[in-house]
Amino acid sequence: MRRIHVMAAVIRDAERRILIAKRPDDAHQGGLWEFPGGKLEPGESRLEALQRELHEELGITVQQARPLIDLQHNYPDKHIRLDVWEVSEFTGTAHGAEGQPVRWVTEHQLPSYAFPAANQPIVAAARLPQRYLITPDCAATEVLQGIEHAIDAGISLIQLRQTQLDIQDYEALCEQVLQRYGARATFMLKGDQPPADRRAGWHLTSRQLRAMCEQPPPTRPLPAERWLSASCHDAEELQMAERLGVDFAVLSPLLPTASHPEASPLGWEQAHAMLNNCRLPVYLLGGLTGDDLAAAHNAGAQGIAAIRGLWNQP
Ligand SMILES: Nc1nc2c([nH]c(=O)n2[C@@H]2O[C@H](COP(=O)(O)OP(=O)(O)OP(=O)(O)O)[C@@H](O)[C@H]2O)c(=O)[nH]1
Ligand SMILES: [Mg+2]
Repeated sequence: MRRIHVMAAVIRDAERRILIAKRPDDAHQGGLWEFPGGKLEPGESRLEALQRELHEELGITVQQARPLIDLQHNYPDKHIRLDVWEVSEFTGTAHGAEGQPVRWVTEHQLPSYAFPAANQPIVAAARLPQRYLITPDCAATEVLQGIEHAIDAGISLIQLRQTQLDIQDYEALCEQVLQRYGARATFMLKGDQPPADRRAGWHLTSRQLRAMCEQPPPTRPLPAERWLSASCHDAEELQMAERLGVDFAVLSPLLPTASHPEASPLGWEQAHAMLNNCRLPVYLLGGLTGDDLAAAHNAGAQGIAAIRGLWNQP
């Protein structure tokens, strides 16, 4: 089968809207929307190919770009590697230079457009932030203060962990947090059941993930419009997460951490190899801080998840 390496871009404007283009009706996956881009040519670097394609297709010059998600997909007629970068700065006015319709859409509108089958994780990656805060075990007032501080500092995805609370106290705290901050951030909650509040997403432990994948076929336990994520510790669990249809995963522990001193860390190289074979946005967790974001992106991750590394940061 033909194998091709495609560079594509999630391009953002100053209001964080994303540019999508419509593929010509007679092209492969014709009539569907796409992230602009095209095939890497022999001798080109990934960034060079991206710059050339976006210049040809949209008439823009890329100033700043970084890897967002890199995945492989088998269509019946070809095998593609979709190597998607986020473009945060460019010059020129983006337009359909090859006559294709283009549109700036919000993250919120993105899921309502029809994309090729390979694009589902890219749409999730485009909607997710690069930092994922997990709350530490501390008193409720401290949790609330810390969340407010984090949101003010630009954090928009938060997992309420609180292993010190029993289920009643945990649910009461979740309710309080959603009431206060539900409009300003996305909250991922834990538990045996999907969170009752439909604004919240559900984060599965690796044990829950394994149990849900035991009886085939695994079925996604939450509707598509709510976020579903899972904790993974190895390649097998990442594969299970894909099969279950989660939106994103957290892979840990990357480095040694105080919260799990007994676990043996994956290290950057092994994590990178695992992400090469994964079709999900994945946050790396374990001993990381905001300073590790570039390394995480280069390893193929969505970004970093952290408790201490993102809590009470200036
Ligand atoms: N650019 C782009 N291609 C995608 C996306 N999703 C997806 O499955 N593809 C597939 O990846 C391949 C990209 O090729 P392309 O048609 O953009 O390549 P190109 O710009 O070099 O075009 P050309 O071959 O006409 O010169 C196609 O098979 C297309 O169906 C996407 O979001 N953006
Ligand atoms: Mg193209």
